[in-house]
Amino acid sequence: MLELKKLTKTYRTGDKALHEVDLTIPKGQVLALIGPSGAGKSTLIRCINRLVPPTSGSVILDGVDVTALGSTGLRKMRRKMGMIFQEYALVERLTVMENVLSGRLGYVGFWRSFLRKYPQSDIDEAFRLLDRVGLLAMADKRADELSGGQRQRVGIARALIQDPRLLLVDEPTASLDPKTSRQIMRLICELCAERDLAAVINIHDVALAQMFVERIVGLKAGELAFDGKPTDMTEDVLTSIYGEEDWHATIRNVDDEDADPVEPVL
Ligand SMILES: Nc1ncnc2c1ncn2[C@@H]1O[C@H](COP(=O)(O)OP(=O)(O)OP(=O)(O)O)[C@@H](O)[C@H]1O
Repeated sequence: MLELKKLTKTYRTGDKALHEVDLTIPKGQVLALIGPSGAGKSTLIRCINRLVPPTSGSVILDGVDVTALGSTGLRKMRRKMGMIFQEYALVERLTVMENVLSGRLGYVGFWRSFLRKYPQSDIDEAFRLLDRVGLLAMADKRADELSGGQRQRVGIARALIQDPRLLLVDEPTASLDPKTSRQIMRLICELCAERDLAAVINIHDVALAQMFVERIVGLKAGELAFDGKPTDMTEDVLTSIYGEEDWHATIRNVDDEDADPVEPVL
């Protein structure tokens, strides 16, 4: 379980990005974080793993206060928080397999990681994960030979090989076409369900969030503005978060048919 207690971040520039955010995310829950540009979504995700140090408040993962950890404790804790990025953050000249295995760097010792000598159990797991995300046939391809959707699948496998307790996902579909975006969101949500893994997904596409997640949290100017089910996301709620607009076409009609079935894009 992840708990945020009065999480606050004011940057040195004086920008108040988060103000006393309280949020509890049970094990296995996938949550989408929405809100206008500058609302504090990326800051919130980065405060959880302390890529951005919070100004005050606390982050508690499975009973451990992440905000109170020293550098060794933080390094260990970060292994338990897999991160998936908008721009994939792959090493372009390395193969798909090497990129996936790099998710184990926090576990193997310095020399092993320097020489990229991973235990056989890690290699076996990487093959299993590549199979699961539909990229087994591409294990030896270089990352720079892949499409955006394929890159994100590598990013997902790299996060999962960490054996995380929590996934932090920052705009996973921002660079993808609508169909690939659905496939990636569906894949992330299916994998979380299979592993009883909680996830916080920062996403601009409200309809996509409604389609796949069980809970949506809206941030506005660093504060919680909405916390509810996808079906509670009405035009009025969107107006309260983003301001006046015609939101009719933006939100998903809950009676719509579900999205197309996914086939891995190879
Ligand atoms: N490194 C930084 N230094 C100073 N201010 C920052 C920094 N990063 C973010 N901010 C400010 O903090 C606020 C929240 O930014 P953040 O990037 O968290 O918002 P966001 O909701 O993720 O926006 P977007 O959807 O555009 O990515 C903004 O006012 C932003 O200008």
